[in-house]
Amino acid sequence: MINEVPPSVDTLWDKTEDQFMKTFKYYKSNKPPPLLAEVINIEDINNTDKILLLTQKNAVQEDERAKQLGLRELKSWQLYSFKEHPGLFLIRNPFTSNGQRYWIQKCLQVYPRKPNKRNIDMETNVEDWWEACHRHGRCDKQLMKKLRWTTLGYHHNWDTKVYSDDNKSVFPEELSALCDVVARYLGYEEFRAEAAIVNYYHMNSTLSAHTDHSEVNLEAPLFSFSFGQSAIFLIGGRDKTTVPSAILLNSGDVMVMSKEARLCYHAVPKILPYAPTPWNDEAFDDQLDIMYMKDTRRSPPFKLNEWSIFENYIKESRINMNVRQVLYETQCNLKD
Ligand SMILES: O=C(O)CCC(=O)C(=O)O
Ligand SMILES: [Fe+2]
Repeated sequence: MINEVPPSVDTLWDKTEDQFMKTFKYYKSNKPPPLLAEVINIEDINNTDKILLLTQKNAVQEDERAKQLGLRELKSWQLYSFKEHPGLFLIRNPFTSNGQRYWIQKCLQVYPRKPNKRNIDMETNVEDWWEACHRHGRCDKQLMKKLRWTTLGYHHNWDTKVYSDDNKSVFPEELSALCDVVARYLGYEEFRAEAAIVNYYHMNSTLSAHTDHSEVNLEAPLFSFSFGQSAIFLIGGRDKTTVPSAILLNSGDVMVMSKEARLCYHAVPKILPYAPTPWNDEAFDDQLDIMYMKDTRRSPPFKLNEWSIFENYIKESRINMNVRQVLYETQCNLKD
C-alpha cells in the first residue's frame, strides 16, 4: 500500500498565506510599476469576462431628485456585477459634469468643516479647512495635503471601531438623498445613510487592507462614490488567504458593497492618473439649476468661476465618499 503523502509545510503555508498583502504590494510598487492587464476596467469591458452588464432600461423607474443631485437619467445608467464577488456592484459614472463639480466642491469646501471630524484635528483646530488653505489669496499646499479623511453623521472611531450616540453630527441632507436614489435603483428601499467617511487621496496615497464591520447592521449595503483621479481597488474574501481582484475605479463611479461583498477585505494600493476630465465635459452655467446647489444654508452658492481652485486640487487627487447605514431600520439610536 502506498502511503499518502502528508501535506508539506509548504502547502500548508500556501493556504494560510496573506495573499491579499502580496497583491497589495504588487500594485503599490513604483519600481517596477505594476502591469495593469489583470485589472478589471469597466471602460474596457470587452477585455474582461469577469463582469456582467445588468442594466434593464425598460424596468428602470426615474427619480425626480436625480437631476437636482447631479445625476443623469436613471435609464442611462450602466450597472455591472462581478462574477467572482457576489453582492458587489458598480454603476459606471452616473453623474453629469456639473454633478461631479458639485460633489467635489462639497467634499472640499463643506464636509471638512467643524463639527465634522477630521484627521487634522490632532494638530490644528481650524474651523474651515478649505478657507484656511486659501486665506489671503494664497494656496497653503502643505495644509491642503494634510487632510486625509473627514467623517459625517455617526463619526467613525478609528481606535475603538465602535460608533457612539454621543459622537455624531447631522448627516448632510443632500448626501443622504444621493444614497437614497442609488439605493432605490438597486431595490434597497429602506436604506438610511447614517455615517460616512470622506477619504482624500494624493497620487502616492494608499489605504491598507481592512473590512468595515463597525456598523451594527452589516446587512445594509455600503455606497462608495469616487471622484478625481483613478484608484486600483482590491477586493478579496472574508480573510486574507483569498487572492483579491483588482478593479479600476474612475471619476464618478459608484461601487456598492452588499451581502457577501460587504464583509470582504478591500484596499486601495494605488492611485493612477485619469486622463479624461469628466467634470469639464459639459459643465455650463445654465445647467446650474440644481436645487441642492442653491441650498445656501450649509454651503455657499456654487460659482462656476471658482471652479479652477477645486480643479487644481482634483487634478492631483482622488476623493471617495464612503457611506454606511449604522442601525437596523427598527432602531432610532444605538441604545435601542
Ligand atoms: O477609497 C475607496 O475606494 C475605499 C475606501 C474605504 O474602503 C473605506 O473608507 O472604508
Ligand atoms: Fe472600507
